[in-house]
Amino acid sequence: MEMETELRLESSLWVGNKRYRAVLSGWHFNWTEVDKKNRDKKTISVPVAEVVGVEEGRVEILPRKSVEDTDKDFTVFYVKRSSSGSSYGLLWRLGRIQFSCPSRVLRDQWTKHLRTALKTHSPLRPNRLLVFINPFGGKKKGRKIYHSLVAPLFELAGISSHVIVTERANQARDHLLKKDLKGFDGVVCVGGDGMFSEILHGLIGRTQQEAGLSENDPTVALQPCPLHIGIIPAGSTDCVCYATVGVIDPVTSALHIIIGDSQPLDVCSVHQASALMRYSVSLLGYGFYGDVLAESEKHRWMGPLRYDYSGTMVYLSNRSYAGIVQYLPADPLLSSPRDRTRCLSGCSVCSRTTERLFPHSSVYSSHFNQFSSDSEGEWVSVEGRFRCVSLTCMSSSCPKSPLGLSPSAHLADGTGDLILVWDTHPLGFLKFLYRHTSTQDQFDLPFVEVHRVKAVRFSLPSGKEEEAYKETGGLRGGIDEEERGYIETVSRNGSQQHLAERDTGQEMTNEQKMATPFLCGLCCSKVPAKSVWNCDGEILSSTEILCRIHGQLVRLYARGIEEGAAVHNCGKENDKCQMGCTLIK
Ligand SMILES: Nc1ncnc2c1ncn2[C@@H]1O[C@H](COP(=O)(O)OP(=O)(O)OP(=O)(O)O)[C@@H](O)[C@H]1O
Repeated sequence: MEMETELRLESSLWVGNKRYRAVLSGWHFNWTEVDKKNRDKKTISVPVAEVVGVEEGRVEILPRKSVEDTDKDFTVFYVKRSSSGSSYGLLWRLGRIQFSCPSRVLRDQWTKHLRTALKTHSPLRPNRLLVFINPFGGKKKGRKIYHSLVAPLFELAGISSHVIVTERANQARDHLLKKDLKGFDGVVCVGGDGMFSEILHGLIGRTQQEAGLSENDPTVALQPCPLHIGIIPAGSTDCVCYATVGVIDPVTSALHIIIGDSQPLDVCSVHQASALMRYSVSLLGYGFYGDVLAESEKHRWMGPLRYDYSGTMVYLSNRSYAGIVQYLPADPLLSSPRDRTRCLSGCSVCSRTTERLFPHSSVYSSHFNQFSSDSEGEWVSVEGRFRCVSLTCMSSSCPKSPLGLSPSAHLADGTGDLILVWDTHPLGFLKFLYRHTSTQDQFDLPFVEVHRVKAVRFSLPSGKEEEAYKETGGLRGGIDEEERGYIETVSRNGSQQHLAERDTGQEMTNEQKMATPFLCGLCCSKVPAKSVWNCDGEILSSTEILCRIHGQLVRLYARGIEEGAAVHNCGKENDKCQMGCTLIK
């Protein structure tokens, strides 16, 4: 309390010839225009934690930095929000205001108080950052994005950065595993999801090395990483950035880094027997998503289009795979994947998890052993044929699927959502896929299950069971009336028709013949007995795996999707969507 009264400051300040009443108190700095008759006009209020910097004189940073060093002026840079132009996400921009004071003494008092206030209210602001730029990520603009948009902001905020432009894949990971990291507060990656994954593996590995823990043992509670990770999006897929910030925008991300925002993130470790294979934060998928990745790798020359192309091809190949899925359910009293909540900035489910995982004040000093102290609970086992088996530690929303694979999943609640899509008719599966692009509930289908879990094991059934399936040839779930109507509608529009006919052995139409060269690799060859795992965009080399979610293992310079930022596309302005979030323009 004393600190807050100490920091209070109020005076008249001028911007040009307009007089303002400026107040710094507690968490906010605000200024109100006062007209000639002493009446208050509009107030602008900025949380002190969102003040980017305070400079003496009249300062500009764009198009380049210039300082007019006057005695009675000071400039405040702060975070200003603006619409992203599309229906979701808010952009952060650098706001700037130049105040004049009646005296130099008052000016110095303002700059001193503001600087003290922002240190007090945002203690995690970085002083020194290690920056890795992937010069080949996305449209190969990583270097330009960093130097023209990000570096000037870091400089303004007084952050010193050590920049490494990578010359090979895994250089950033190896650097983090081996080199001296003393003095750095965080690691910034300029690139896409692949580059983020390198940083993730490097930092987690380094932290375990230093703690003397084995990453290979899935029962070990891993040590959370002390360094924050910042993501400057510059890749062709920037899903982690999108899911944790709400927009894919380098300036927005740079401002989150500068003010030291902190967003914990769950990480899933994927093991084969007793060896760590990889870490995952977004999608771990077998069946459809594995096949799409494997197929798209063959068509890299197509660029980003290859995902749409491969998705269609894999869909048309109409595959399902036998498997045994075992999972360890999370506490159903804490949350559920179908509770229609969304994990937004300041999420209460994630905050409660932070209190549970780190019961003492310092986040890193006392890591709660989640696996041995939690009662483990009972594993559940299911077996059958699946279109896909997916595990996601976050909603995995992206511009194409604004609500994501699991709309109510949390970034940092120590759990993942396991989505089981049982074998079904091709058009039922199409309906499931299609629902990801709308606000319709993709789990409300008879062949789909979703479970909130702490761990998952996947294995292949023995050969005998596979044979038995072929003899009875049954599908689980069946087709309901609504689906039947849907199937008929879709079947009529040409390209899908041959799917239904292929099984009945009918002659191919010309249209189908034309499609054949594309389908050859997928349909005409013998259907493989197993798929591959897609682990955040990488193919895993083994099929039988054990996955374990580690609550809040890393922290990002982000704050989650801000409340008010729209995360749905039902299209109605100022309307409430199904998920209870409001669209703002
Ligand atoms: N200098 C480099 N040369 C080649 N590869 C690199 C280099 N630096 C990083 N990489 C690798 O490039 C991969 C892709 O990088 P990134 O995620 O930044 O871009 P992207 O365009 O989104 O990738 P993707 O091809 O997965 O869509 C990463 O796996 C990373 O390990």
